[in-house]
Amino acid sequence: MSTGCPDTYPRLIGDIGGTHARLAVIDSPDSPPTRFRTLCCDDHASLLEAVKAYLMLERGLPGPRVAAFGIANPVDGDQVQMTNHDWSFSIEQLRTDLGLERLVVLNDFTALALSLHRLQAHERRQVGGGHERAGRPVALIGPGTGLGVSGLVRCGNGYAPLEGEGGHVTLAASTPREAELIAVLTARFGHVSAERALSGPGLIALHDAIRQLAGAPPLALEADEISARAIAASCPWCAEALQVFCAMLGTVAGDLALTLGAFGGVYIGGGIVPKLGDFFDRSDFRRRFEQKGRFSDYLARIPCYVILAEYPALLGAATALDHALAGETGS
Ligand SMILES: Nc1ncnc2c1ncn2[C@@H]1O[C@H](COP(=O)(O)OP(=O)(O)OP(=O)(O)O)[C@@H](O)[C@H]1O
Repeated sequence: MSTGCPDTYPRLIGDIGGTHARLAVIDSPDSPPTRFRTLCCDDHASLLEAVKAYLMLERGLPGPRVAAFGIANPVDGDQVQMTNHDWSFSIEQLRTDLGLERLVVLNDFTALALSLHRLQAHERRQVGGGHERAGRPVALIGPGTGLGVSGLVRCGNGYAPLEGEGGHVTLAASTPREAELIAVLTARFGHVSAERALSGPGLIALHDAIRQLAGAPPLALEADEISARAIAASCPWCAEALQVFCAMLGTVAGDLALTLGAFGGVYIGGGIVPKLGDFFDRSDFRRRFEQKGRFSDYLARIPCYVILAEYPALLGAATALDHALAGETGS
């Protein structure tokens, strides 16, 4: 639910990823977001065209006055270039082209972090043990088209979201088999960031590497086909790819939890893990999360949650807009 000056409505909010652009509108103060739509980025030449298409589809919608978009890239200055898509734009030009009085653009996982304390009990599922401690830092990680990372740290009476690019940290092996797979990825990519394995394209790259090491011919499968075959136990290479994916995510999430001291919990979002269901819960994720030698007991106390809400980053974008407008009016 959003609040604020009535003459800033309707408000447009967006979560712009490398594959999907999710958009919605808040019609008035105190009303929740409505008119949710998910567009495929590849169907549109630019973010401007995608937003125009959304507004066309939502015929009868009064033109939005202000907007906030979380987007999958670092945001630093006026010029935006997506990391895993070819869309690029000037924030000021986009604001003018859409006839907006105000446009806030922030990293998509910074926006998602802003939603975490607004999730309801049924919108998250705990995986493994640990207990949430109020007021302590919160970590966020999410494989999708890329690997988003953020967190929340206490700031005055509230929390500040982190704006980093933690998906691009160097991926480390925890087993000899992972070292073999990372060597294949190194030959292909040079630097193997966590995102090179922990994303939709990363799952495909792991599957390719496993087949290559087995001497099997290449087989082009989409990431969702790999996970479907793994869950159905119908393909050993797909099963290993998804198992390695979950275990490596545990390693990287554990590193993030250690770095932040994330006793407020580690949240897992993005478009992949929430679709894995039981497979994820039964995977090596949590065991690997805690497997940090002398700090295993420390990590065992930190809870991990899979985010189940359908459009959580949109709530975060709405919160960012509230904050930006409140800053302007001094309220
Ligand atoms: N069931 C699934 N199993 C594995 N991968 C999947 C599944 N469903 C979708 N994906 C992959 O997830 C990615 C899309 O995720 P998501 O919807 O989070 O994208 P996005 O928000 O556009 O991306 P990002 O914010 O990471 O740039 C694609 O690479 C897709 O192949």
